[in-house]
Amino acid sequence: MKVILTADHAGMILRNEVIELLNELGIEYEDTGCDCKSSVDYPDYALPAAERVANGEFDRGIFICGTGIGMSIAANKVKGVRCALVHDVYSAKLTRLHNDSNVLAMGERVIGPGPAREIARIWLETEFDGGRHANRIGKVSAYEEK
Ligand SMILES: O=C(CO)[C@H](O)[C@H](O)[C@H](O)COP(=O)(O)O
Repeated sequence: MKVILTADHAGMILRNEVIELLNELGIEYEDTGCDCKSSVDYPDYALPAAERVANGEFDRGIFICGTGIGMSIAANKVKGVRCALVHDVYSAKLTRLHNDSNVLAMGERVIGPGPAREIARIWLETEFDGGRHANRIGKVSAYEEK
C-alpha cells in the first residue's frame, strides 16, 4: 500500500505521529505537508494530494488540519475521492468496511496523538466489505459522472 500524507500548519503534530505509525507499520508513504513555519491554506495541500489518490498514484491519503473539516471538504471535491473525517475508532473501522474511504481526514485541534494514531492504524488495516456497500458507492460514483 502507498499512502500520501499531507497537512497544513495546524496539523503538524498529528502529521508527525502518523509518520511514526507508517514507519512502524512499514507502509510506504510520501509526505506533502507544509513546512509549518507559517500559516498556509489547506486547499493548496488537500487538492493536489487528493488528485494523486484519484489518479491511482497512491492507494490512500491521510490529510490533517486543525479540525480536519477543511481538508475533507476540499478532498471530496476531487472525483474518485471518498474522504472520511474521523475522530473515533468505530467510525475509522466502519468507513473502511462500508464506504471504502480512500482518504482519512483528522483534526489536530480536535483529538490527541494517541487516539489519532489508533484511528489511522485501524483505518489502514481494515478492508472494504463490498457487497451491498459497493452498490451504494456505485451510486455516488455514477452521480460524479453526470
Ligand atoms: O479548515 C480548517 C477548518 O475547517 C482547518 O482546521 C484549518 O487548519 C484552520 O482553519 C486553520 O486555522 P488558523 O486560524 O488559520 O490557524
